[in-house]
Amino acid sequence: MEAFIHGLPKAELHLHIEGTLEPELMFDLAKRNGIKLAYPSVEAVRQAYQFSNLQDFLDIYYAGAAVLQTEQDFYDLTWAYLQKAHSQTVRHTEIFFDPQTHTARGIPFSTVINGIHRALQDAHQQMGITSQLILCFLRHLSAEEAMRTLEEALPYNAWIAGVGLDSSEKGHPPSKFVDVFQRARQEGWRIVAHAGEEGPAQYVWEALDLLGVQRIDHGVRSTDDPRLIDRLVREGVALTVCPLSNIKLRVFDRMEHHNLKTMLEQGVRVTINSDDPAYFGGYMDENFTAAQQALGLNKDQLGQISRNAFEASFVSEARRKELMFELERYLAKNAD
Ligand SMILES: Nc1ncnc2[nH]cnc12
Ligand SMILES: [Zn+2]
Repeated sequence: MEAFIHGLPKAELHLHIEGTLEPELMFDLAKRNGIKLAYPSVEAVRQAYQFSNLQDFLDIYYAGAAVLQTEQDFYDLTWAYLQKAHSQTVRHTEIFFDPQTHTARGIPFSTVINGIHRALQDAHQQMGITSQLILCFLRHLSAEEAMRTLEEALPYNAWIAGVGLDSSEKGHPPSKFVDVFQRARQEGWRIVAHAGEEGPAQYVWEALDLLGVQRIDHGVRSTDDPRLIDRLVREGVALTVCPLSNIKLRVFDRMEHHNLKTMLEQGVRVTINSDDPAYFGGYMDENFTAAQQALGLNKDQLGQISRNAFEASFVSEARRKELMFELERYLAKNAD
């Protein structure tokens, strides 16, 4: 099954580029930029990655991002992720970036996006992997700050497919950002939001009704509300589920108790993604494998998860056709 998962053509729809910062690269960049880290070694950094909830993780994640200073740093970070994704048969990836994490430290928006964009272009040329960029607003900051970030992003409209909402969920409902997302829709951007990760099913309703999202990031708390599940199924709303993240951040106590398979069997468009792979113990293959082994997913279900991701992605129709063709051929060839 691991070989089947490895070769399965995949799309990743929930990946924070800052969450791909491996401790080794963190040390390299710290050295390059003359920054002193709070940890003596790579092993000590890895040891520190024990979290009891989302906020625990976010505190360490924002601190780690401080080593990212120059356009080349953002390039190197993105390039390393794309190589890893390519090595795991990820054909298309939609990458979140958190500009406010960097602009708040005095790093210009242009430095961040130029580095990321150049790596995406090079990876397309050299590896054939396609990608989209999604700008996320930090929900623990104000709606005014989000609006200022949106305005800073306007000159880069052509490089940005959509906007999302991430960071500390509890106490920061989607309703806080109605105006920002209305503006983003007017600008023609696609809309996604983290909802129902730690926060209640109510936040998923708000993301749908008030922000107009096209996908929900995480959304695992939706099963608390059967009416919400009915709606997700009826409207074909995709959930970008991140199994290893949910275990590391204790959303579920163990993988065997994850609701991914239940939702899949209810007809929800579930996808599997890695969220912050450098912090949560693995990239796409590791997430698929952990979920498959704990929940007993069969090849049809794994194939359906990949199909869901291609269908829910923001690729051009021509590229989607290509991806679907490759996927269906792989599934036909590798059936039992
Ligand atoms: N899993 C997650 N939830 C909310 N914000 C995040 N930022 C990075 N990873 C996140
Ligand atoms: Zn996330």
